[in-house]
Amino acid sequence: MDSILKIENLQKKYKHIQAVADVSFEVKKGSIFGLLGPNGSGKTTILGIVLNVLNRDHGNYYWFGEAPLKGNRGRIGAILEHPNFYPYLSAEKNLEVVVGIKQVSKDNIERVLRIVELFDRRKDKFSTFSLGMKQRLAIAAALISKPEVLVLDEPTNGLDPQGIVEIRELILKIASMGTTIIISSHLLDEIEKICTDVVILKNGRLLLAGKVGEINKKSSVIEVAADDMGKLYDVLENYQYTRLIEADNDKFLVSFTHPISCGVLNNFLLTERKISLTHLVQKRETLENRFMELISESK
Ligand SMILES: Nc1ncnc2c1ncn2[C@@H]1O[C@H](COP(=O)(O)OP(=O)(O)OP(=O)(O)O)[C@@H](O)[C@H]1O
Repeated sequence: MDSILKIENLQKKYKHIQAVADVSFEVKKGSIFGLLGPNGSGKTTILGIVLNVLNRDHGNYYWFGEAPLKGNRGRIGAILEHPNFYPYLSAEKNLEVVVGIKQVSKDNIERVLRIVELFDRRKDKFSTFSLGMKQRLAIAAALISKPEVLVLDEPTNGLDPQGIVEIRELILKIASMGTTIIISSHLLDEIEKICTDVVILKNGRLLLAGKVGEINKKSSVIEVAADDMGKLYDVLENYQYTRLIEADNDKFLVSFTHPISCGVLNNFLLTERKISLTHLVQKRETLENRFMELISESK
């Protein structure tokens, strides 16, 4: 599959803060690629570097398999910060300004306004738009040069639930039209709902990378209870495949280092440790469990 963006050993320090520490990953054509991490994990810094608004200390990045060139910037649409539009101009007039700057045909204005569903509001002033509409107009502006990849830094920040849904649906629509998407977010739910691929970052370090579906399947969680919960805990704590035990009311939620079936666990507890379980349920581990676990592990 074609490479859209490849990052190799990227590093960036702000004085003594290591904002990005040796991060490598690759975004393939056609993916919706999520950069997930809490505030301050380095997402904006990484996007700033690859969009050439920040300098890197070390490492390399390649767009479309090539070192960054002036010529390939037109193939990338991006919204890094809150976009600057003229409040007293209409949506259409604002996009005319963008068309002039990007030196593309005015014919693109109607196309992008229709994609973001603002065509009917094209004559209205930007200042009268809701935050969600403003964000959709920013996406329209980023799409004006028909980019192959769209980069969005926290696109739903500050939006109400309806605005969030609208942006999410819009991103899926743009992706279905063949545009690769790179999106950063601190909201796991957002990434899980729309992304095909994800990297999880914390303190500038990459904790995990993979396909969202595979991360969801990769490891297993089993809910257990027994009459003697103390003994059960001790045994589980010393079980070689246990990764984490969490107490949940009168049960334990146990995650393992690799998929373990209920039968295997039950057999081990009963025959080898003489513990008879009163409760045994296999849980599907979600990206959320994995995210919370990784974030707490790396503290
Ligand atoms: N201009 C700057 N000067 C000093 N430190 C900075 C600067 N910009 C970012 N940082 C620090 O670098 C680290 C990474 O910040 P960055 O903005 O890249 O993270 P983020 O994941 O995008 O977080 P957020 O969602 O809050 O923007 C943080 O510790 C932040 O405080």
